[in-house]
Amino acid sequence: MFVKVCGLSTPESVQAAVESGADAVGFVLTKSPREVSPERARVLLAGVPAGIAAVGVFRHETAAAAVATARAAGLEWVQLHGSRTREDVRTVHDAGLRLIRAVTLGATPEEFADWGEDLLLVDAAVPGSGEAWDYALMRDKGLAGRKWLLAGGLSPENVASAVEAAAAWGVDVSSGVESSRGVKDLAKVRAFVKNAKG
Ligand SMILES: O=C(O)c1ccccc1N[C@@H]1O[C@H](COP(=O)(O)O)[C@@H](O)[C@H]1O
Repeated sequence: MFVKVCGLSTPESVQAAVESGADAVGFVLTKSPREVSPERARVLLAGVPAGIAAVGVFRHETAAAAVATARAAGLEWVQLHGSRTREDVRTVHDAGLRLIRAVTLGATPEEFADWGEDLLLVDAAVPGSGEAWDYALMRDKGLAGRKWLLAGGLSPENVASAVEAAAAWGVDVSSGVESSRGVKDLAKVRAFVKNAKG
């Protein structure tokens, strides 16, 4: 089970995610209560060992702008939310970066198709909102055999049942491991990774 912990903004939360066994950590580089600057992301990146994906998260930015910001932060992964095209995938890959492409449950069959992204992410309608949804609906989306992450309203309490309901390849979390909006709870981070991998 691939586990990404997103919205990290302190060295302590990065350490908790890494030591718990997370496969990826996310730094939000777009408007959000979790937003960090590229300079701050670069500082946090110092606590991420090789082999763990460090991801810059974007929503309304163009792919080219996201690539430029990710590079400024020293990140090798970009996560793009919002309405996207196959050209965006090429833009990220041509820059030598890897891509998590985010869609929602209501995406079209074309948007669910494999555009060559490194990972697909299926999230709630509003990313980072903590809003849970009916994860079992993913069973009809034809993603068996694809590398894809389930997100939206996950928590240490529901992650195991959500993974089973959706037959998810991996998971991504932010709100469900916080004590208040934008503030990570280190015990919840550890419990989430443990329960997801267990
Ligand atoms: O976390 C944010 O603030 C955020 C902002 C803009 C785009 C994506 C964002 N996070 C992504 O949203 C989900 C987490 O959702 P939840 O809070 O656990 O319900 C995850 O994919 C994050 O990478």
